[in-house]
Amino acid sequence: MAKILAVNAGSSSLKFQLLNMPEEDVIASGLVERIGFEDAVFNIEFRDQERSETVHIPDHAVAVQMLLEVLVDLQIVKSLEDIVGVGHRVVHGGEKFSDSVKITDEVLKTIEELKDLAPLHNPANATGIRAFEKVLPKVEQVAVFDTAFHQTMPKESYMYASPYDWYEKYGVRRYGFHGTSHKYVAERTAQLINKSLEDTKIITVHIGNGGSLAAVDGGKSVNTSMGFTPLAGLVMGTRTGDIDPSILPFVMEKENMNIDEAISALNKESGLEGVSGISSDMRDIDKGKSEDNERAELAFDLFVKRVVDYIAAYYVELGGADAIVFTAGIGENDIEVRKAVMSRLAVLGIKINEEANNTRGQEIKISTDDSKIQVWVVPTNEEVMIARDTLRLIK
Ligand SMILES: Nc1ncnc2c1ncn2[C@@H]1O[C@H](COP(=O)(O)OP(=O)(O)O)[C@@H](O)[C@H]1O
Ligand SMILES: CC(=O)OP(=O)(O)O
Ligand SMILES: [Mg+2]
Repeated sequence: MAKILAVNAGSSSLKFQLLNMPEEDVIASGLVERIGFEDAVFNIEFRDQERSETVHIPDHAVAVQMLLEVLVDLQIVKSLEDIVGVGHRVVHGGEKFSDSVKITDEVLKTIEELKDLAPLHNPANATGIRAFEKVLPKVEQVAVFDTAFHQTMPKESYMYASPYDWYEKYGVRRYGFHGTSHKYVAERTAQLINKSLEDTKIITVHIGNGGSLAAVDGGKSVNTSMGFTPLAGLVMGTRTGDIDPSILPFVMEKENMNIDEAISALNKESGLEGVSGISSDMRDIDKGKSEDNERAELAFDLFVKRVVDYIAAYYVELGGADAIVFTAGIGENDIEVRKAVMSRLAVLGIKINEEANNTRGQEIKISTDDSKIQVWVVPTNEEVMIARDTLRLIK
């Protein structure tokens, strides 16, 4: 039995699970959310205890520090040395990594070099890795890349129609992200609908602070909505998703901005936050909407429309779908978003089961029995996937 810690740093959150492997028994699990907010929440569950604290957590380094302290404080581990492996989600693996790898100085350097391609993520991932290296210099660490699952995409999905030598010289192509999550929920959904993964067409809708869809054919990703970086595709918490690139030089000139400022605006000041002027968090958007705030309503509608557009595109691309599955923070919890998406898909013969949809955070079918496509909510579990790969690689 080996104790493995799986660390999943998202753009606004840090999730973790300490597991006994290979049994996959969860010893402790938790979530730090709203990182960067004054009222960030640190939550940990251990045996029957739950501890939750609302504090200012400025960045991921502080979140990691709190985690390490709490593991010892609550005597979850006798000493941090009980942990034999730490697996980290790393968002961008570029063209260098198509599978998980053991972390060496060289690997860490590459992860840091890829920060330009994932500015909200790779720095946070590298911070986590370094923090553990400092406290536990002997423990083996593994990187599990968001990009790996999407390596099966055909060229027509991953190529852009830009000059071909941009691809050859610089690897300019679609990579896609959230792969560990898309893979987990696709596999789980195939089990839930009693079909073998090989014969199943599934559209996975991962909507959290960042969001992406994947078209999964026979267990393989054939298309996904994020691109060269996690900025593309859906409307997200603070990201624009797809826009016309000509907007950039136009606004840069008007606002006297440089390119870093402009890209930062697209990554950090746009999406739900930019449109609503209220917040990047869908819970706050829902609240604004219930108070008839017009910009909250607009942010919500733009968000929903983009999800619907991609589902429709992937339905056609896959030649039909056995299931559509919602996951991640919004997908697992937001009743209004799921309802709005599904009602706009009525044309595909999708019918919502309102009672089933009126739930949060559980595996459940939310379409009626006579719906033409099954629609499910499946909470993602990137952590167990990270722990499996960590065990495989440190053995
Ligand atoms: N109860 C809830 N109702 C609606 N939306 C929620 C709820 N809980 C979380 N969310 C949404 O999920 C987002 C976080 O999703 P998550 O998948 O944890 O993010 P990350 O991209 O950081 O991994 C929040 O920003 C918020 O928009
Ligand atoms: C890739 C990405 O956007 O991740 P997250 O949703 O965790 O921010
Ligand atoms: Mg996430």
